[in-house]
Amino acid sequence: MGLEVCKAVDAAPDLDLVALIDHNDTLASAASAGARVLVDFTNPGVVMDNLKWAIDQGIHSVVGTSGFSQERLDQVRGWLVEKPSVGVVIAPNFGIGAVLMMQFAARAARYFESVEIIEQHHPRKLDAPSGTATHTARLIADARKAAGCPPMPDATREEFGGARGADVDGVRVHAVRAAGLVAHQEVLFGTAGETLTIRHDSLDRSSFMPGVLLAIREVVKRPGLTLGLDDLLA
Ligand SMILES: NC(=O)C1=CN([C@@H]2O[C@H](COP(=O)(O)OP(=O)(O)OC[C@H]3O[C@@H](n4cnc5c(N)ncnc54)[C@H](OP(=O)(O)O)[C@@H]3O)[C@@H](O)[C@H]2O)C=CC1
Ligand SMILES: O=C(O)C1=N[C@H](C(=O)O)C[C@H](O)C1
Repeated sequence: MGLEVCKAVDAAPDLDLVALIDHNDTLASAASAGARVLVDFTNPGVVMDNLKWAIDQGIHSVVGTSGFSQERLDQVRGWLVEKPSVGVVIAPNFGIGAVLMMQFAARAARYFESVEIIEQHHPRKLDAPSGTATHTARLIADARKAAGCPPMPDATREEFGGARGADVDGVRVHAVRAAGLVAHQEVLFGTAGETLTIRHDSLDRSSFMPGVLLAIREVVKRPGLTLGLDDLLA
């Protein structure tokens, strides 16, 4: 993703790529190159240190790295209190279709007795379930709670642990990893006599670039924490 973002920024006439940071580089080279925005696609083990450093330097951040729990988001909000002019955009998925898939799923949530999420990714992915699936499950859980939906019907007793997937805020999430896949998600709703499937496929990593470029352009105008692309697309 890092290389794909560098290519996209380099090709954008209104943006300048001033530094590329890999594992062996120090973030200080970004500051000395005059970076205004840091884009982070690394891993959950290092992203918080990167973000804290950028906020302390007064550099805005666009973050795609997964693994942002509520605790982590609250920690970022706390850091931003000290730097009120700095903006941070954290998006579980920069694909415009994926953002719409999540919005549609949240809208459908209250009308169906059952809902499960099946996410599918390339086998080099380090985390499961995906950040997108976790975020979608939370949106669905919030919508069901707001509508007063009862718990989903499910009489299953698992014969093998994990057969019913992970429980994310009461929503079952199934993670598939297979060669040939990029990033895909289905949200399967069911109620009496009907099902609704909402599916999104990222077939190539270029799918994330319009969202990343939008976030880079917008983050400098939006102090504080922006979660997801929804407000940027409104
Ligand atoms: N929000 C979205 O739309 C998307 C989010 N993602 C997320 O982005 C993250 C990265 O995904 P992906 O590119 O596939 O993962 P990769 O593992 O291919 O790339 C991560 C890169 O980060 C580098 N890295 C690790 N630590 C540091 C560090 N301290 N400073 C600088 N670079 C570092 C790694 O270097 P090395 O290999 O040397 O360790 C590696 O090159 C994941 O969390 C993934 O889930 C991915 C796609 C879309
Ligand atoms: O690792 C990936 O590839 C992706 N990660 C993000 C996630 O965890 O949801 C976004 C997209 O699914 C691709």
